[in-house]
Amino acid sequence: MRPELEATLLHCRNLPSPPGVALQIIELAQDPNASLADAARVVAMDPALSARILRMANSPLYATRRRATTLAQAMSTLGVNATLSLALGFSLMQGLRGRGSAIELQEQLWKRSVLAAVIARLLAQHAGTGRSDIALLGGLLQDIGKLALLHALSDGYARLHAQAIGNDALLALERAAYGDDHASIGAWLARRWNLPAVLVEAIACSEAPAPVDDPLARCVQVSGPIADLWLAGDEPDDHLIEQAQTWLATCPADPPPTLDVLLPEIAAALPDINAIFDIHIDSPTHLQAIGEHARELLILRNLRQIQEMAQARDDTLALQARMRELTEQSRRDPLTGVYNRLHMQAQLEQAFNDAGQDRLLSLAMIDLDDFKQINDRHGHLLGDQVLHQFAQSLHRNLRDSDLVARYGGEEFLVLLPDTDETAAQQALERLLQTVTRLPMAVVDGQPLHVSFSAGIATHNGKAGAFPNLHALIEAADNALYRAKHLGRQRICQHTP
Ligand SMILES: Nc1nc2c(ncn2[C@@H]2O[C@H](COP(=O)(O)OP(=O)(O)OP(=O)(O)O)[C@@H](O)[C@H]2O)c(=O)[nH]1
Repeated sequence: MRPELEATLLHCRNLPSPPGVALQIIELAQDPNASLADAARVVAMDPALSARILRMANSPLYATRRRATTLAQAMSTLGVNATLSLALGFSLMQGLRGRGSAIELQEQLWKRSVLAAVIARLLAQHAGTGRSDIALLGGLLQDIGKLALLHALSDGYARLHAQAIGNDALLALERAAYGDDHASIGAWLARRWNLPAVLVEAIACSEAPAPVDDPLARCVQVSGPIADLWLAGDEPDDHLIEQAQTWLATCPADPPPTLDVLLPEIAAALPDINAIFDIHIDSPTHLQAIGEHARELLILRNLRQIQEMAQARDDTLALQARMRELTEQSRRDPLTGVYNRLHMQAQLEQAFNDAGQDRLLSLAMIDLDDFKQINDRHGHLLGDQVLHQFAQSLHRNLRDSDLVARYGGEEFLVLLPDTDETAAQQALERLLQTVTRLPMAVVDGQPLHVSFSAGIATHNGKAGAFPNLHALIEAADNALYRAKHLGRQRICQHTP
């Protein structure tokens, strides 16, 4: 905390220190061996406090079949922890209530605190934390930072509070003006008052932007937005409802209660709370309508989320498809549509390594015959068309497991895995027959035919293994050269 603010708070005469009774209660609350008798001795010192404890014990919030008529009976109904929590809450808040200026704001803050206390307690009960009284106290004290600021800075803080539209805006304004928000100022005060660590923690986390781990602190954290919704009256805006709903969904209960369950529970607890805390908090008259509206908003939000998720999934699928398309495109030769040399190189390396010393792998180097003449006679564009047709007919007339790639100008490579010399020869002969029969273009109404020459080299075949991929390619190339030399339109095998 900023030193100037700390000094202001420390020297503020208005800021009450806990009354003697509260101090003793704090001490008892830290003592694991504190007994009911110890608590009774302290509470009895303050008659007003005793009366409240009695009222609390007899309220439907705690009531048992036996009506408590004495403080001792009341305290045994409540138990040590609840008595200490309530007593502490009452005496601390009493000390902060109704002093100085800005009484209206004080009443407003007091109402929110009491409401949040009831809500935090209800949430802790839903969650089955077993510490609902501490939750009540946490709810009640979560805004002591605001009360402290109001006492220390009076109208200055009242103005800042009036300026803020909504809780988030208030926190931002506080941080800008004092360097800290009311949650951390409240926690600082609670620490100075030596309150139990669990309370200091709940106050410190009460405005944390994300749900905190500790279930009890989370009940306190959730209580604020729900109290704000309640205090907004009959026509809360959707933002307040959605905010309350979102926080409520983080309540540590399994499953968390929904607003249409929780709101009537708050309404049921209010008459007693009003009496016990000496306050008047109204119930919105159209409670059921707010609950129903909240449910509708929840359904709408769920639908929106489903739509958004479906959209996100579609976007991801489209993106993945586009990436696959682009990857495939980068592997293809744009003119002929068969694989390009770069991709073939990678595939060849992989196939050569996979074949090792025992698996067969044949490689055919194919070159169009007299292709220069086609270009020269009919032009490059027609040459391109022929290349495309030729490549596609290679691709169509080979097995799916064979791989065709354009290796250079009018030169193609075919990879034939698990194929020996004879099978490769037969495949290429068949291919040659088919391709020569197929017209590759039509020129002046006449079909244009082409032929090719090919050289085959087989790894792990009759001639044994090749030392490396380069040697295998070179062997196929040499065989092709021989096929050209022997007159073209033929297939030659590599001879060692
Ligand atoms: N239209 C077109 N022609 C190409 C392309 N790439 C290479 N060529 C041509 O292919 C021809 C290859 O000519 P050569 O190497 O003399 O071979 P050839 O005429 O097929 O003769 P042989 O291979 O000996 O049968 C050249 O005219 C190149 O310009 C291309 O992408 N499109």
